[in-house]
Amino acid sequence: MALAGVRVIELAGLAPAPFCGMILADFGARVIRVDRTKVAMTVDTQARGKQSVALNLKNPKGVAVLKRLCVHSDVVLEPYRKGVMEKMGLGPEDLLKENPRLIYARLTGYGQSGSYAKAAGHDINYLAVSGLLSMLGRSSEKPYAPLNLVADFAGGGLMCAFGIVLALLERSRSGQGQIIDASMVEGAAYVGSFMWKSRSLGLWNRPRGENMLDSGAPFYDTYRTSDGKYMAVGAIEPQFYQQLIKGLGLDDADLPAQMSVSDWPQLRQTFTRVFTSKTQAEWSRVFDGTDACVTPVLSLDEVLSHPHNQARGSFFKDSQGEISPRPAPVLSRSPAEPCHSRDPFIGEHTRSVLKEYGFEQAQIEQLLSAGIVECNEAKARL
Ligand SMILES: C[C@H](CCC[C@@H](C)[C@H]1CC[C@H]2[C@@H]3[C@H](O)C[C@@H]4C[C@H](O)CC[C@]4(C)[C@H]3C[C@H](O)[C@]12C)C(=O)SCCNC(=O)CCNC(=O)[C@H](O)C(C)(C)COP(=O)(O)OP(=O)(O)OC[C@H]1O[C@@H](n2cnc3c(N)ncnc32)[C@H](O)[C@@H]1OP(=O)(O)O
Repeated sequence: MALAGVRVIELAGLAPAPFCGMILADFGARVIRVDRTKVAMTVDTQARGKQSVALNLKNPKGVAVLKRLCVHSDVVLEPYRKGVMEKMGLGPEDLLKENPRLIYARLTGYGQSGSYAKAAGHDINYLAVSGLLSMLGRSSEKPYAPLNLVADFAGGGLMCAFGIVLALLERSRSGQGQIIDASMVEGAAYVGSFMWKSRSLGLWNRPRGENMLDSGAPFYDTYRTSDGKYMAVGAIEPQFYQQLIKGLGLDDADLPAQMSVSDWPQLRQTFTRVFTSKTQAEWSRVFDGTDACVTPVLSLDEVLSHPHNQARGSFFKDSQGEISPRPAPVLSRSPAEPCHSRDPFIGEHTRSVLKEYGFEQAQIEQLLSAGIVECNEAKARL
């Protein structure tokens, strides 16, 4: 796999950093998640392929253990508020001094500087400050955050993983590590570069929800079918739009022009009425195999059995029967091989990891009995 041999220490976080760690693990990195002690259950649902060490970082001996793990690793990924790592004596200066090749990735909402740097926040706040939230939502409605996808995952976890891979590539030339300041505000904004750079095309001149790509246009929207499901329509180009009209059984001569914005409400009404005349499966049979750009809106439970996804193996079931997306993109020679086993319990790998990182058996026992580390191997065997 592309990242085989790369060792990552991931400090346990909420959602974006775990996703970043999972991407790295999917593509072959060895990812060790550092959990807190005295915690019964992890909230990390993005733990595929990781190992877990439970370590008390409030104790200087715990800090020393983490330093030692970082000396023998390639990447440390930290998801805390600005200043938390420095307060624990684990700031970039401390760790890079001991391992100048270390890539020190800091994944935060607002970045390491600026007036919001120390503030708490979540996806919706970062999306708001990126400018993008102002553009998301239906006409005459308030801005609407599309799950926590844009800032936490696209602009956060994924962008940070990209930064780590870039830093690893650069290190192969320079031999040096570096610090990555991954701000979810900036990551989200960057993912949204199209919004800024396509304004000159007039794509976003109208109020929120009234533009071509934000559900303003009837040919770029979803429609309810007779069985209460939905179809997605993305027939932008005239030649594809013509196929939409044909599939719907409409006559172009009876309809207003596609790009006549003032007629969009009327056109939407027509499409809405027609779509309710058939089930989703019936509409799929009409449009599959055409270029009308019309597809069923599948639920998370339906994706696995859709013929297209099935043919590509786009989703898979792990050993627990849980369905999830196959890592993307697909590399021809060194594709990702996602782990199919269950996620680790907190502290499941404490002993084995410490041993591998050069701790003597007696040292490990001392750390365990002092409560600086915890091991939950027994639970893992149940
Ligand atoms: C919208 C998303 C978030 C979605 C997450 C939800 C899915 C989950 C959120 C809450 C979960 C529920 C909850 O936990 C209760 C139940 C628990 C149960 O087990 C399961 C069910 C639950 C209902 C559970 C269900 C779900 O999991 C939840 C609903 C996001 O937007 S995520 C993005 C968040 N933002 C960032 O990541 C940006 C960077 N980080 C920050 O800004 C801050 O970390 C943040 C997120 C604001 C949190 O601030 P906080 O004050 O809590 O922490 P920090 O200031 O960062 O400091 C960390 C402190 O922890 C100490 N520490 C760290 N590691 C260790 C260690 N190994 N040992 C000891 N101590 C450690 C560190 O020293 C800091 O201590 P101090 O405060 O003393 O400095």
